Amino acid sequence: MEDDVELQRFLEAEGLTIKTILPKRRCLFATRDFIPGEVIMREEPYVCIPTSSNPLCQQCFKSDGALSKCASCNIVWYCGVECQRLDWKLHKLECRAISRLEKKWQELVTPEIRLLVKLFIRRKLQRDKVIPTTPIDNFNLVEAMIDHQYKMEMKKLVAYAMKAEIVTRMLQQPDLDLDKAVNNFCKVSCNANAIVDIAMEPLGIGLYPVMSIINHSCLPNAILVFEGKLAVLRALVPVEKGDEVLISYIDLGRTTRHRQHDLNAKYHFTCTCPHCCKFAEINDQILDALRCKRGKCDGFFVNKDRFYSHDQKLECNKCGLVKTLEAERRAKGKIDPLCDKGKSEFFSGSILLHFVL
Ligand SMILES: C[S@@+](CC[C@H](N)C(=O)[O-])C[C@H]1O[C@@H](n2cnc3c(N)ncnc32)[C@H](O)[C@@H]1O
Repeated sequence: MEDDVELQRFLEAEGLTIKTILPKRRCLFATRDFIPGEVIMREEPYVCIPTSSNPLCQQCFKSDGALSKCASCNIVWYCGVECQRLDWKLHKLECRAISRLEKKWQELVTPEIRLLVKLFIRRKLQRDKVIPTTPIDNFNLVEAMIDHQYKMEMKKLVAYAMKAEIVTRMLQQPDLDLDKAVNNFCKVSCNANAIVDIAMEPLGIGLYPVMSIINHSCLPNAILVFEGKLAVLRALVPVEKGDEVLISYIDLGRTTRHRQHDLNAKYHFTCTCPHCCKFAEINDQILDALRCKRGKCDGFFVNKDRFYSHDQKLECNKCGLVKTLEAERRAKGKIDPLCDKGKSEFFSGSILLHFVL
């Protein structure tokens, strides 16, 4: 309760507030106007794990310069002694947890398992006051995350139980049982963010408890980007006082049916945004007109150049096929009328067109 008050106070200073509205549960609202591009909020992860195929520093997520591995666990990389020192209180216990596992078990340790191990180590360090807590950096915010455990398929829960067994073996914390660990795997599944670089290449996964309050829309007014492991929430369009701040959880370059499927499978809800209900047909036609369709490719033509020109290039985001916008228009003769129709039918349609064109 006290934590909720502290969090609200923190958010109010940022021009934000939390309201509970069913069926979404917690929602983040703007209490002032934000202009497009403006940073709405920044957040460091409660815990995160690099997952990139190239070694990354576990503390700062940088890959440049010579990285060296922790000599003890041989798993975690650092870019230098300063990052190793900053991570030491947590990694000392993580290192010990990894060494508790027999070699054959160590091969089963996935990034999700490592994330959970770090989560419970951090909880213990904060409870023991070895590391400080703040209104936006405390385990109670993780406790408040939605888990959808009772909607999850049995198959998924069994897999989590097996992973939870590894977590409890590694940590040997008396107050951590299998149920608690399974429940937190469910939370990670509905709330963890993929940390990506500027080219959208995956760098890792992280839990951002405040960003996790933000709900989804297929016509979002904000976007989550990453600067290293720092999550930055920016306005995409004018966000006015009283608006709910909404991001997209999924690939928007898919048809309404596919988006609904993705949202139900992972997040257990049916999206009722205007893009899904009112404008589904026209938006799906626009998406289809920009679909690659070379061979079996189901990629999507996006702007290759930053600025508009007559011979603007479109590049397939999957197979890399390049076409000029003019050639595409002449060949199909159907994007322009659709865009005009979309723009005249709804303002928010132009947000979608902004994404695809
Ligand atoms: C990351 S959480 C967002 C915060 C969540 N509302 C809460 O109270 O913790 C994701 C969950 O929020 C709910 N949610 C998000 N967007 C929604 C939407 N547009 N409609 C209904 N529920 C939504 C779903 O239950 C989803 O699994």
